[in-house]
Amino acid sequence: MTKLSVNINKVATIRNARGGNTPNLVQVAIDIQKFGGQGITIHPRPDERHIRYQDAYDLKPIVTTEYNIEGNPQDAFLDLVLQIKPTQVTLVPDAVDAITSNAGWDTVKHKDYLAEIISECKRNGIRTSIFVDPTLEMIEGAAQTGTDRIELYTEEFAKQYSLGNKKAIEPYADCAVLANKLGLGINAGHDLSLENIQFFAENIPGLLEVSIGHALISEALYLGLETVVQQYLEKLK
Ligand SMILES: CC(=O)[C@@H](O)[C@H](O)COP(=O)(O)O
Ligand SMILES: NCC(=O)COP(=O)(O)O
Repeated sequence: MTKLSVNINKVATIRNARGGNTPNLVQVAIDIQKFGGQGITIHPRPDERHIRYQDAYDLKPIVTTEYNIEGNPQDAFLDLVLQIKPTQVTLVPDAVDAITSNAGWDTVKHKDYLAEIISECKRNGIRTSIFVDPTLEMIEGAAQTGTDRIELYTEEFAKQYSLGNKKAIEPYADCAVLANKLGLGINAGHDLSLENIQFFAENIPGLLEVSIGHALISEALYLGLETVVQQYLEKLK
């Protein structure tokens, strides 16, 4: 079975818009787990535009499922991860000014750099995953770094699937077959949604975990809208 880790960056985006504590990120994480979520993912970025470094500490004692922290392993991020010791760290090569993650690692070019960080995280008992584009060369390279898992970067799949191009799954399926052969665990994420998740999961052998945030929170808003509008009308009667 594939585990669902809910990325709560977008909850922090809404909270930060008013400077207060609504919605309460910690309570949301508690409730997501209560509702069956099998993991919590956060992706603190250097400008703290959504998740703040302090959030990562506040979440630590309440995440009783799997705690996945994603980010570019610059010094401040790595210090944070080594102090918190989440279940998993996912290394993502984001530029500081990136709107969102937009590429996987070049695991061949950065093999030594990644290997060093991965071995330090593993020494500290943290499972490692590296964000990769779906090419066989990058999967081969990932295996050389010593990482426990890869996270397949699924934006292109999601885009093509929404256009009706189901063949876009093929490079992901081929990479999964290779990753399984090389002993790498397989995670996936970026723009996965209620529309595309079942097809993706059914076609990726050995898919261990998906992390989903942007679509899931948007869908939750939409699916909850009718209930909340009705509740306001009830109070205004
Ligand atoms: C690695 C990945 O695909 C997600 O973590 C994504 O980067 C979410 O980050 P934002 O919420 O900042 O877009
Ligand atoms: N690792 C991907 C993730 O955590 C969520 O990405 P998205 O669903 O917000 O695109």
